[in-house]
Amino acid sequence: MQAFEAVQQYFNKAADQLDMADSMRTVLLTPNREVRVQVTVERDNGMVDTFIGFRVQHNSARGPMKGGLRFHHEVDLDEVRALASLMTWKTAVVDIPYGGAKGGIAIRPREFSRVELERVTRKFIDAIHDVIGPDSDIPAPDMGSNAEVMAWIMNQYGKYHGFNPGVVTGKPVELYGLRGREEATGRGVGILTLKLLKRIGKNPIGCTIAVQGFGNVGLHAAKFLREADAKVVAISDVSGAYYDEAGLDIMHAIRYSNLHERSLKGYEGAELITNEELLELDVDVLIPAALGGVISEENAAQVKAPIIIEAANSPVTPAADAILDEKGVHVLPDILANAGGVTASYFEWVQNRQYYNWTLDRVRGELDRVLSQAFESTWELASQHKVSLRTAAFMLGIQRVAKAVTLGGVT
Ligand SMILES: NC(=O)C1=CN([C@@H]2O[C@H](COP(=O)(O)OP(=O)(O)OC[C@H]3O[C@@H](n4cnc5c(N)ncnc54)[C@H](OP(=O)(O)O)[C@@H]3O)[C@@H](O)[C@H]2O)C=CC1
Ligand SMILES: O=C(O)CCC(=O)C(=O)O
Repeated sequence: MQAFEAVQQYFNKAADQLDMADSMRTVLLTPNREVRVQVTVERDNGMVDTFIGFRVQHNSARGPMKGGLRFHHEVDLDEVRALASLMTWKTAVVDIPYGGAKGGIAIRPREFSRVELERVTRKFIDAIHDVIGPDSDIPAPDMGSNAEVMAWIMNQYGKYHGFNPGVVTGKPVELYGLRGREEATGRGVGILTLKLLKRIGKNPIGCTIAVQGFGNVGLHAAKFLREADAKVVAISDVSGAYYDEAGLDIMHAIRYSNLHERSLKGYEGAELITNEELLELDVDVLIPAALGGVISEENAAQVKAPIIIEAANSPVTPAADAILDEKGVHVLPDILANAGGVTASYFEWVQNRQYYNWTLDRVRGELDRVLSQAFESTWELASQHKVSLRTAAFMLGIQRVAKAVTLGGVT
C-alpha cells in the first residue's frame, strides 16, 4: 500500500466516527499545492548529478504550513504527500497555529560531502524560495537533514527575500535556533511514553525498551527514558541493532556514535542483532524511530511489546495496526508521539518573531504542558468513543482542521 493511501485509511476511520460529510473529507485530504523540482549540482569530482526535490503544502486552514525536509533515497511524491498530511493533523492535535507541509530530496546524504550537501540544499531553495516563507510555509529538519542544513536554508532564502530567521526552524542555537529543539522530538517521545505507562498503571522504573533508529529522535528518546530509570535494552541504526538484556549504557553509545560520524557501526558494548529482530524483542515498550512501514502485516503478529510509541512517522501500516489492535497492543500514534519536534519548532518561530530567546527550562516546561494537554485530550476521546489512541488523535486533529475550514469559508 502506498503511504498516502495508508494515511487516508486512518483519516477515514476517524472521519466515520465524526460522521464527517464526503465533501469535507475531500477538502481535508486534497493537498493545497505540490511542487516537484529538479536539483542539479556539481559533485566534488566535477561530475554533474541531478536529483528530484519535493515540497507538498497540504493544508493552511489553521495557519502557515509547517513540516520537515527529508533527505533520503526513497523520497517520492507519494511519501511526501503522506507526511505533509500527517503534519496537518499533528499541528492540530497539539493545537499550535499551523497547517501542514513536508519536503524531501531523493538523495543518500551519507554519500555526500558537507560541501555537496550545502550545494544541494541551496539549489533546492533556489527552486522553492517563492513558495516558502515565515507566514506561508516553514521547513524544519527531518530524516537525513539537520541544524546546519536549516542554517543554509535561512541564508539562501535571505538572498532572495531579506534576512528572516522565522522562515525555517531547527536552526543551530548560535544562529537563531531554540535551546532544546534538537532534543525536543525524542524528549517528547519520552514524556509521552511516561504518560502512557502511568495511565495503564505500569511503573517506568526498570521497564524494558527497544528503540529502532539512533538519530536525532531515537537517541534523545533513549537518553530521556534511561534518565527516567527505564532499561533501554536495544538501539539500532542501518548498521544493525545492539542488544543487552541487562540494559545499555546509553551515554556510552552516544559518545561512540559521536566519535564515529553518528554511526553505531562496530559498537562493542552489546550483542549485534538485526533490525528485524529488534522489532520482535520481548520488551515492555517498542519505539520505532527510523523509517515508515517497518511494522507490517508480515511481522505484526510476531511483535511482542504491549506498547508501541510511534516516534517515526508511519512506522505501522494499517494492516499491522488492525493486528496489533486485535492483540490489545497500545499504539501511541505518530501525530501525537513525535509532535514534540514541531511544538518546539513553534517556540523557535515565536522566539524568532520576537527576537527574544527562551531559556531551556522554559522550553522544556512549555513542551511538557502542550504535550500533556494533547495526550489527555486524546486519551479522553479514546475512552469516550471506545476507539484506539490513533483514531482518537485523528478525530481530535481533523475536527479542529474541519472547524477552521468551516469558519474561514471555502469560497
Ligand atoms: N527530526 C525531527 O524533529 C522529527 C523526526 N520525525 C521522524 O522520526 C524519524 C527519525 O528521524 P530523525 O531521527 O530526525 O532522523 P535522523 O536522520 O537523525 O536519524 C535516522 C536514524 O534512523 C536510522 N535508520 C535509517 N534507516 C534505517 C533502517 N533501514 N533501519 C534501521 N535504522 C535506520 C539511521 O541510521 P544511519 O544514521 O546509520 O543511517 C539513524 O540512526 C523519521 O521517521 C522522522 O520523520 C518526526 C518528528 C520530528
Ligand atoms: O519541526 C517541524 O516543523 C516539523 C517536524 C516534522 O517534520 C515532523 O513532525 O514530522
